[in-house]
Formats: sequence, C-alpha cells, structure tokens
Amino acid sequence: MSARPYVIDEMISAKAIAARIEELCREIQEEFQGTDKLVVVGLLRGSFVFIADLVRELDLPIEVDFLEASSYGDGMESSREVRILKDLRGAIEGRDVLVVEDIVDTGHTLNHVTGLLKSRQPARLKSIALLDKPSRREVDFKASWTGFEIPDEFVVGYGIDFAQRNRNLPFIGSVRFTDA
Ligand SMILES: O=P(O)(O)OC[C@H]1O[C@H](OP(=O)(O)OP(=O)(O)O)[C@H](O)[C@@H]1O
Ligand code: HPA
Ligand SMILES: [Mg+2]
Repeated sequence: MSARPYVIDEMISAKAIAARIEELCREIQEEFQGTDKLVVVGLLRGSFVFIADLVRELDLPIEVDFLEASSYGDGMESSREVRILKDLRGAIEGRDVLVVEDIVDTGHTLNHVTGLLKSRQPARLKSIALLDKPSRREVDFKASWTGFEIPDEFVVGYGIDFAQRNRNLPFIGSVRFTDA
C-alpha cells in the first residue's frame, strides 16, 4: 500500500478500451491469418486483464502462455533490472509469438523480454502494448501494436498497479497525490 494519500482520475474508459481492442484484433488477425502455430504470451502480472479481453476478441487458433517479469516492485520508478520470475511453460522455437504487455514506459521490460524470446528462435515475434508513454523511453523500443499513447502520468487499472493495488479497476486512471 502507498504511504501517501491519492485519488485516481479516469483517463481511458472501459468502453474506449473495448473499442480499441476490436480495432487491434482486426489488424492482428490480418498479420497472423492462416497460421496454426500462434502462441499469445502474456507478461504477468500487468497484462492479465488485457490478454483476457484480447484473446476473446481474436478469431484465430491460438495457444496462451505466460511469463512473469518484474522491474518496479512497489514503487513508481523502474529498477532498470528486469527479473524473470516465471518462464514460459512451452518452447517457442519455430512458433509465431505475440507478446502482450500492459504498458511500455522506459521500455526496459519489453526490450529485455523480446530479446530473450528472440534468442529462442521463434518463426515470428510481434508485440502489443495497451499503453505507451513515449516521453519516458530510456531504451529504443516500439511495440508492433499500441492501444493508446499516453502522457507522462503514473497510471493504474485494467491490470496495472500502484504498489500492487488497483489492478481490478475496469478503466485506466492516473494517480494524483492529495497531500502535495
Ligand atoms: O517499460 P518499463 O519501464 O519497463 O515499464 C513497464 C513494465 O512495468 C510494469 O511491470 P512491473 O515491473 O510493475 O510488474 P507487474 O507487471 O507485475 O506489475 C508494467 O506491467 C510493465 O511490465
Ligand atoms: O504508469 C505506470 N503505472 C504502473 N506501473 C507502471 N510501470 C511502468 N509504468 C507504470
Ligand atoms: Mg509488468
């Protein structure tokens, strides 16, 4: 839990997220049309809500796997050290892979994870992030698809946490401290 009091201002509604996911899925389907070897990989924990909505909108034969990566702990600052806490269950050599992430901020997490997965020689490796904060980038990384570009604000909801809380909000909101 945060020691400081804060409120959450809605930034992206649940309805806007659902509409954007429909659009993204049409593009993803075009890219992967005809494949029967697609593995959709969710990065835990932040992507668990996004991947659940995304795969239910995807009209493709897929498998789902998860990898747990962590770099923030309970704070608002990246440690810049990406720890892999849980690896994929399955092998991805020769498979088509879509990595699903909630947010690209400094870029360290997706950059590290896609580098790791690339070394396992998938046939195709694509990535999708619901949110992108380009103004905060520290490493040069761009996801294949992005849901929304957002300003430099700390966001929560729809799977994303602040000190492990607020992942269950159905919308994306920004954290505003009330003691400042
Ligand atoms: O681009 P970056 O600066 O690396 O930040 C993005 C990453 O940070 C958050 O994960 P976190 O480490 O908080 O773990 P979590 O997914 O378990 O919440 C978020 O879910 C992304 O994975
Ligand atoms: O804005 C954010 N909110 C929560 N976790 C995060 N991890 C990277 N950026 C963020
Ligand atoms: Mg994460």
